Amino acid sequence: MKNSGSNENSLLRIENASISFGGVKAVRDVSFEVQKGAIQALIGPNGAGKTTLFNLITGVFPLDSGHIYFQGQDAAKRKNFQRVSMGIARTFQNVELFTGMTVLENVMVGQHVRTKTGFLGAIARLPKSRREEAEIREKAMHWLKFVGLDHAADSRAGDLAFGWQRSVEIARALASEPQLLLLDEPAAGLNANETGQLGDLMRQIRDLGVTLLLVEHDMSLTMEISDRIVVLDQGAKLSEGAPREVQADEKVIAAYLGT
Ligand SMILES: Nc1ncnc2c1ncn2[C@@H]1O[C@H](COP(=O)(O)OP(=O)(O)OP(=O)(O)O)[C@@H](O)[C@H]1O
Repeated sequence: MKNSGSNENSLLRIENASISFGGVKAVRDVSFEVQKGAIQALIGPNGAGKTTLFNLITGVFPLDSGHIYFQGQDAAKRKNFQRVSMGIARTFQNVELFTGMTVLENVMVGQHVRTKTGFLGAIARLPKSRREEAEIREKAMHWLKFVGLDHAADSRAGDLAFGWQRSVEIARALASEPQLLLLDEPAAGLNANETGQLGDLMRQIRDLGVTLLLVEHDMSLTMEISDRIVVLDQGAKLSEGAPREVQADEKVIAAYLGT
């Protein structure tokens, strides 16, 4: 069998991924792996292609060329909701909640996203059997408790402070029972205290057996929490390694200082 350099501990494998928007090569020929059980970060200056890579992994955009394997399966052939069923969940840079729904309802939606009809049914609030509804509600409460927000279950999501809205988004992603959780700038807009709590929460999520890939600009959090870091610059992979290796890489220092 062809060995492309991965091992059985590999959860996600990106091979030579590329996508252009008009004339802009947003992601060019990027390859890396995420190992099961890791907390891995994707960093790089503004416009480096980090969110675009998340959008390729989750199926928001199709690849121009390259491959994305999740647990050895060709994920790039699947639609975005099918990738959720495979075990890939995400949060968004700008927090995308249903602001008019309650906190609990937002998390309940997370359990329906494994199927397209379930997701649409949840949004349209189609009736379910009482037992099924009760189970979904109970599980959603479990995840709210996990992120420390069970007391806010009945609040309107849009009324919560921004940091708490992020936690609701994380609870919703966890409710889809992912194996890989992609967090897009989870510390953005959080104060130092909230960022510390976020770090603890990420470790607790990892301890559940969920692998984490995060895009983050907060370097002290990233360096402290990550097992491995991939650095992008202008769409291409610039460096990869343990936090200390990446921090000492002159190419990385030059990209961040703009020299
Ligand atoms: N839907 C799109 N249409 C056109 N251009 C896009 C689109 N999405 C991203 N781009 C371009 O691709 C490049 C990479 O953008 P991307 O948002 O992935 O960078 P990033 O590393 O996430 O940046 P930041 O740290 O500022 O969020 C940028 O030049 C951006 O303008």
